[in-house]
Amino acid sequence: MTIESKALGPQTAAIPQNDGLFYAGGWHAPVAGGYLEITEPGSGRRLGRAPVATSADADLAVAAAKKGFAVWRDTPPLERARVLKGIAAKLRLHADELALLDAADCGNPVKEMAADVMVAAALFEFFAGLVTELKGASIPMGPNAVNFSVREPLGVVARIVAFNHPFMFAAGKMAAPLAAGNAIIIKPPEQAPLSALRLAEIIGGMLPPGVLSILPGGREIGTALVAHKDVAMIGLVGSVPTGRAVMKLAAERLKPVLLELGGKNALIAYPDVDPGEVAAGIVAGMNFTWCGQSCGSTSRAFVHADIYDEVVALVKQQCAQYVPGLPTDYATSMGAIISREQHEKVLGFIASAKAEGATLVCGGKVPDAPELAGGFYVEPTVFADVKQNMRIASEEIFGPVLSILKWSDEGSMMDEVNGVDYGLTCAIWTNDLEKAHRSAQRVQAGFVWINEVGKHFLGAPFGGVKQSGIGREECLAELLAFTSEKNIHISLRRVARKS
Ligand SMILES: NC(=O)c1ccc[n+]([C@@H]2O[C@H](COP(=O)([O-])OP(=O)(O)OC[C@H]3O[C@@H](n4cnc5c(N)ncnc54)[C@H](O)[C@@H]3O)[C@@H](O)[C@H]2O)c1
Ligand SMILES: O=S(=O)(O)c1ccc(CO)cc1
Repeated sequence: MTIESKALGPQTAAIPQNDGLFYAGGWHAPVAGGYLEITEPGSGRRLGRAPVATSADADLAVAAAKKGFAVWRDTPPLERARVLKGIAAKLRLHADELALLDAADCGNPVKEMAADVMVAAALFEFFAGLVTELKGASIPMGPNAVNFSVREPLGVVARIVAFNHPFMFAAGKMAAPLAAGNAIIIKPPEQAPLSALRLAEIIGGMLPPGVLSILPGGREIGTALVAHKDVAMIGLVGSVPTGRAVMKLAAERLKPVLLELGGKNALIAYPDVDPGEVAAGIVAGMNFTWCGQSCGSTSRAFVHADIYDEVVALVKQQCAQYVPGLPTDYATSMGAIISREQHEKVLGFIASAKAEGATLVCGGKVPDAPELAGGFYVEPTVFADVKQNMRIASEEIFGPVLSILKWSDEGSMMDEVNGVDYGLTCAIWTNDLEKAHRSAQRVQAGFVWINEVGKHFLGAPFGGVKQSGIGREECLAELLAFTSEKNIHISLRRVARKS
């Protein structure tokens, strides 16, 4: 089956030829899980099918991965780096088809998904460039001994990823573990697994057999990997409840976890900023193009009373640039929500905000364009006069719904900003360096922008505090997290046989 893109360019993408599981360097039918029908969020129609891995498949894949690991761990780091750079180049070559497949499968606009492929390629290049940093230290011992530490890969590791950037996560999250010398098992999101299968078709042959496994499926294969005695570490991109479940199960084997979880992030606007600039920042920070489905979305905007009315009016104007459209169309500025279930959840939040007395500024409806019928679309939605005790102000919606809250006392505002369980990102807008610095120190978040929003910077540690996660990614710490340090002490005294 072929997916065609409407407008701009002749791109087509193919549903992966192989609908099996990828491990041991080849394709295998699932032992017991069968196949899952995949729905296209943009149309609500069937897109294809994907295999469902279960614990029996995990056993087979992990056994093969252990063999692959024995080869990969002994491959010189710069040779591993050469392979990873080759993978990056291959991804760039296939960017258009991968983007189109992802757009059809997850509902995000194809233009954005092309950028995601480039981010994944950049992650491969970034971690390839860091392999010589997998080094230890030597500890002074005097003339009769040498003491040093080395960093070793952990073994077979698994990364379980979320649906909002299916390809970027499936591909990009394997770069650090592979650079460190581990064998990697990727568990793609059950809602959008096709680009991960296509990825295995494209790069599977570039790594020694067993080093890469792709095991689609749902919670069952996720828990099987977490529980598996020969899986040394778990990285998860997902929700807080899943993070808790993963950490609990991993604790039974004292297995390290790297958790990138949800957010209910704040944007703080001080009264000294230009209302137009801050309104543009508020709208950009919502990631409406992905229907707000981003852990980093600043979905709570705290706007000072002095500029509040003007900013709300400008936010409404700015939202007009996001019009829900077919995800596979290169002209589309805003895509579809991942699933019928998530669509209903988002509409439920909109209903609760109205019932609790928030003021609807724009959106709030399912668009009525005939070509979108059947898909899971919601207009960019903004509520003003939101109060801290409303559901939309404290729960992660993971949808295109922005809350605007008014503040006048900085201390009370900061209490509200920090009054949620999450702590992923925060954006602060002011021209006053002292205020910016003070708020950046006080805010409980792992990643703070000042007069900026939404952007990630390779090398800058990304991750959360509180319930938003454990560990840092997109930086050297991510690479080192997939290693353990071994100390070696060499006594220089002679132990030769006295003959
Ligand atoms: N911090 C980040 O970098 C980041 C990035 C993207 C998304 N997210 C978060 O992800 C969530 C949305 O994604 P989602 O709905 O796919 O999340 P989810 O937690 O439902 O699923 C994430 C992944 O975990 C798997 N899974 C589910 N239950 C599991 C279990 N008990 N054991 C092992 N694996 C299990 C799923 O199959 C999926 O592959 C949001 O909360 C969002 O904020 C975080
Ligand atoms: O999950 S998101 O916050 O949307 C996200 C966006 C970009 C990147 C990498 O640049 C990672 C996560």
